[in-house]
Amino acid sequence: MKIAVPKEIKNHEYRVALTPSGARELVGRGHVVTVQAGAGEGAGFRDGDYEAAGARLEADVAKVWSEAELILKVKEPQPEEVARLSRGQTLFTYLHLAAEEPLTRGLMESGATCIAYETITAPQGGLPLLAPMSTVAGRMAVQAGAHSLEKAQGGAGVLLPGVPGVAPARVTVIGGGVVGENAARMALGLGAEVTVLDKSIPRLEALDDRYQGRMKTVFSTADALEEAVRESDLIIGAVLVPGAAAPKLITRAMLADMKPGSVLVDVAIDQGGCFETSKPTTHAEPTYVVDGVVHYCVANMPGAVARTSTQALTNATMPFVTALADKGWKQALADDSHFAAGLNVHEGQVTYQAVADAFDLEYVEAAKLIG
Ligand SMILES: NC(=O)C1=CN([C@@H]2O[C@H](COP(=O)(O)OP(=O)(O)OC[C@H]3O[C@@H](n4cnc5c(N)ncnc54)[C@H](O)[C@@H]3O)[C@@H](O)[C@H]2O)C=CC1
Ligand SMILES: CC(=O)C(=O)O
Ligand SMILES: [Mg+2]
Repeated sequence: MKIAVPKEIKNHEYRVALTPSGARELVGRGHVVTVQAGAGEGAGFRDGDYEAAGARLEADVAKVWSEAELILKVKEPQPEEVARLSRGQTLFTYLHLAAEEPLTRGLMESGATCIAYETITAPQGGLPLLAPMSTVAGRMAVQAGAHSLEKAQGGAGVLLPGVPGVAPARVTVIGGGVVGENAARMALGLGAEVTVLDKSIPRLEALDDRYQGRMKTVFSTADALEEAVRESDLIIGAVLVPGAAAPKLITRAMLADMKPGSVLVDVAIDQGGCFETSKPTTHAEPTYVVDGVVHYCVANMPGAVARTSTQALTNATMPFVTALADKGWKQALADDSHFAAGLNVHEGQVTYQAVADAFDLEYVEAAKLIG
């Protein structure tokens, strides 16, 4: 199969969808791998590393896209990338469609087969291709929050661990999944006072068991959210309803109850965000202030630690990439219902229920197309 790896073009996105060792494996299986010149640079992989692995290098981005059967990316395609896609091609990347109607419609119009990393499931539960980046983003959320609490960033001037004689900051994490647990763990490590809110009792039980009471676990209700808003110095939004737009859990009116200079980090921004006042930001300009509250809403947080993130992401994606390349999308998905859960759009049809619901589009079951 002809496989292409374009250079990512989103703001400050330095990850790449395939490492040289991944390229070596695909080439070894008889596939033709074309890497856009410079695609791996931001993650510390040189063009020569890909060449040594047997990949072809191509400087012309138009050719990278047009000659491919399978396109491997990291971030959801940007408008100029959507325009390059065509019928018969398979795109494998993060899509987060429920957060973006124009992208959904653009992919439908392209006619391409679009498989999202973030909706693929696993037999043991969870989202195996979202988890590695959620781990990174959860860990980064505390760094971002701590930095945003500094005065120069518009924050209240609070140090997360406090100092002897001065109480530590209060950190609330909403959503105790992969992002939430990793954020809570980092905040604990820095000495903050940590509370995790979730609607899943099993998740709260797991956290309580694992951290032995060192973080508070609270069932997420309107009351609990109001208390979090009043008491917290830093709130991290980490909820997910798979494939769907995030619920808005903190409204603009609630910001009035927050301490001036407190911070909201909305990691769930890639699914539209879980705070009403969230809007996507970039690593170039990560924060803005609404009603005295600092908002950090970067939708590609792991891109900033591209070396770590690329390795973690490709460790998880490679078995799926190999199946797509060896068997073609239809057979690969037919052989694995968890992989089939990744199919979001095929030849103009939306095959993921939550995406169809978000934009009132017709839903077609993936199983019908796979046969
Ligand atoms: N901004 C970025 O760069 C990145 C963002 N993400 C995003 O972070 C979000 C969280 O991802 P994961 O932790 O992997 O998901 P997860 O599925 O592991 O955890 C989500 C948790 O939210 C809980 N939840 C759902 N609705 C809730 C509600 N109304 N109140 C309280 N808890 C609720 C669920 O019970 C679950 O425990 C996703 O939107 C994901 O795409 C992930 C990686 C990078
Ligand atoms: C999950 C995602 O969208 C990211 O890592 O950028
Ligand atoms: Mg994202």
